[in-house]
Amino acid sequence: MPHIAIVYFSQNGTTALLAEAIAHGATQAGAQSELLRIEESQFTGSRWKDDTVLDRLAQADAIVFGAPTFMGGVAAPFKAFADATSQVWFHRGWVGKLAGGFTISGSASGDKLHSLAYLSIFAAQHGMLWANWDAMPRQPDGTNRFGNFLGLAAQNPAPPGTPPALETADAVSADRYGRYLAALATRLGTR
Ligand SMILES: Cc1cc2nc3c(=O)[nH]c(=O)nc-3n(C[C@H](O)[C@H](O)[C@H](O)COP(=O)(O)O)c2cc1C
Repeated sequence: MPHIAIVYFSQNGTTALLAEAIAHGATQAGAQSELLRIEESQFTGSRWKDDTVLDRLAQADAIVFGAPTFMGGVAAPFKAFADATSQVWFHRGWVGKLAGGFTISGSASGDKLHSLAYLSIFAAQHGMLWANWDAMPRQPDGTNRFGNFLGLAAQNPAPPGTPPALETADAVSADRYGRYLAALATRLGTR
């Protein structure tokens, strides 16, 4: 059974809902899923550090990266986490692990492709195997409704202050993305 770790930042909760839906799909497809949220308590000033999270990621067969799109890129706390993995990079700790990524934005575009592109480059720097998504767009259930093949992209059109919620199509997409990653991880085999 592959171990899929989902490491993500969420300020207002919608990225967290995507992470949970991905984990649900992956678990349903036979993976062991683990959610690792980037939290304020893991920061000293602007620096992120949590060796427990890095230990968990070292154990994973696949890592899924998630962050909301803020100002046209991944939210700063996720970038702080990414920067803090430079020692893992130096020792090539994640080479060969499967990688995927997801983001959400307020606008339909929201420039979130830039966030997915960053997440794939981050995985490339680590020598990971980036999972492009094979889901066809415009499916009846709304799967991959924005037609992003680099990863999972969702939209939260709700105004600030609204309780976190996912559009049904995005919840379905996230579940299916989790199932897809679990199938790929199973095909690649456990470490
Ligand atoms: C500081 C900030 C910057 C944002 N920048 C963008 C943006 O560039 N494009 C966009 O479409 N939405 C933008 N948004 C909207 C968020 O991406 C959206 O509300 C998202 O659902 C937040 O995720 P979260 O609930 O996990 O925190 C921004 C929101 C905040 C708070």
